[in-house]
Amino acid sequence: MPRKKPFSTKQKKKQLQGKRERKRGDTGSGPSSRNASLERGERQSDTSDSETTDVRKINQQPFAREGRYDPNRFRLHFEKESKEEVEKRKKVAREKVLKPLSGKEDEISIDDVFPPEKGLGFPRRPPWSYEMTRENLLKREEKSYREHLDDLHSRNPEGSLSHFEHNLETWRQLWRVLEMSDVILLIVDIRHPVLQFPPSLYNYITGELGKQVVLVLNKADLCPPPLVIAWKHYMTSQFPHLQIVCFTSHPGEAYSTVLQKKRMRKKADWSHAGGPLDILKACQEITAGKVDLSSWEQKIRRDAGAEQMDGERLDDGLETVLVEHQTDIAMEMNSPSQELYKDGVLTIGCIGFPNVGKSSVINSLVARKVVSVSRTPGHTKYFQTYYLTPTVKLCDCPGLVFPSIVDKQLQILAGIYPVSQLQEPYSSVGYLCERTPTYSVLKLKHPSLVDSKPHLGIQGSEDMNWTAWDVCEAWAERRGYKTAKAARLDVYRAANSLLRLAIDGRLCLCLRPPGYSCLREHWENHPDLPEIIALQGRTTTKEEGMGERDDEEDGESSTEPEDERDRDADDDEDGDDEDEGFAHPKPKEEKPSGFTVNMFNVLRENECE
Ligand SMILES: Nc1nc2c(ncn2[C@@H]2O[C@H](COP(=O)(O)OP(=O)(O)OP(=O)(O)O)[C@@H](O)[C@H]2O)c(=O)[nH]1
Repeated sequence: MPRKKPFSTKQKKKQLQGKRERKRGDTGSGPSSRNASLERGERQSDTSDSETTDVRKINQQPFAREGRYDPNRFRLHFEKESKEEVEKRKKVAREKVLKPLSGKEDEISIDDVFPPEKGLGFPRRPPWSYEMTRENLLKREEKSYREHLDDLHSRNPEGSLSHFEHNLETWRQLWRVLEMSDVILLIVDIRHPVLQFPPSLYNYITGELGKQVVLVLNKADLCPPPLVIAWKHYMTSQFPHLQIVCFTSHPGEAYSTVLQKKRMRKKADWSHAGGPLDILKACQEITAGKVDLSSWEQKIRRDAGAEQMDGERLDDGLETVLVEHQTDIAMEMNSPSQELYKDGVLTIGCIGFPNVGKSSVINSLVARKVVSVSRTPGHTKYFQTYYLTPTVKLCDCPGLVFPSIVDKQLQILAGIYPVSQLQEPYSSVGYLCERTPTYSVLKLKHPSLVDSKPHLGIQGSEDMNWTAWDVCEAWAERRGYKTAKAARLDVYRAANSLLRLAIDGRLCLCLRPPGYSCLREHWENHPDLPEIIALQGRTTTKEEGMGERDDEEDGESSTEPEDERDRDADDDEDGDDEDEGFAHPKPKEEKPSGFTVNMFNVLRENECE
């Protein structure tokens, strides 16, 4: 009998996976079957991958049970980085001495991210007609997608583009949402809005589709009010016809310290601030009386009233929300020029990059949790619609990263990449440390002092030469992160932890519009400041209404069953629940003012020692 060939674990895994698929009947025969559509999803994205470049598929989920949607169909696909590239960055992180950069270096324009001459579009749905078969349409879409990628790569040399979505299935979701929506809410994170506002998308929606865009500057609670105003003005100057709304899904919430995992929650009180009311106003202006939005206005007033009655929610609020989970059927062909406000209903599509807070905006509009929210980017797997009121429908879309030219380190800090799946987190830590006073905020002791002068506290550490690696080591030491086997400092875990602090807004990295530093005083005395401060919910004193913990938040509260949730370790790793009371970052070279010192009301100086 011939000897058995050696079989690697990887091969064995693949074999078992194939067996399981065959057992489930995923043979790909018959395009109309549910299984066929799952297989189609995998095969199509694989086709597009292999034809273009090497793609890393992120957020592998356990396979779907029979008859359920495939959770991997819409997961993030980013271009793989070469081993050499990763090793090179690791080397730099170990050797390069970090230099604090001035605030001017954080200024960035939309043309820096999406240079017009680079032809950074996004994949479009090719023309189609009802005479085409489904198969023909899908083939045509794949071909057009490949052509788009070829064109993109021919204009931009290898390695010059940042991470962007390579999963055609997710682009299809965007096409569908754009087609069925009357008004588009393009949601961005106010800490770096230009990273997430592709002009090509805006031009396509307003030009080719003839629809209106409302730009939602979300997470306003994480940004100093003058900067919120400056960004709003910058975006208006670039896109004069754009409706812009500042928003926060967590008004009045704050971390009492950098390391506190759960936010101290004050009841969201929309009665004084903008938020949902501003989005309603923008939609009223756009629809100009063509849809009856009075039910939405009533709902907002009712919700605000309920909040004021100490959080008692009125039951009729629950009845107004009808959840309509989309299936594959809904992804079938639908007229792109569908009449606006069909059947007297306004359909609002929520689109944006991963992790910008699309699902949270929907929850805020509904005034209760209807969509699952997670710190892990790419959490929304397929688009879903909700009736906010009988005449207003909301549509949530999975997050999409558009092609751009920006540091990958910055992209990671903007939360597009699941931190726990990073091959090399250190360079992003370096990027962060050069722009925020991380070591002083976290009271880190330089690793060289740990051995040579163990008796010393953190004194002198700030004046030392730090590399990104040193920062991670010092944080691992501070937090007691050790590897399981050799009990060495777990630098990788420390790097992940630091990145999460930044993404969550506990270490504050906010980019600035061009010219911000020169006009700083103007923004700090702007008449709109009280409005933004009210939106953030910071008008009340800290004691007032504080003290209730948002226990659901970090536990990924969800409307989905447990087994369908994102299992990425990002959410629960570290056990950071304990409150160590580190100081919140004070941006360097900032002139002390009411907005820059202790700007999130989380700095408790007396806890820093
Ligand atoms: N501080 C703050 N955090 C927010 C806000 N909105 C959302 N978040 C947090 O940002 C993270 C991502 O929020 P999601 O609503 O899941 O974002 P998403 O855009 O739907 O993400 P994907 O599913 O990846 O597309 C979660 O940890 C939210 O708690 C906000 O206004 N302020």
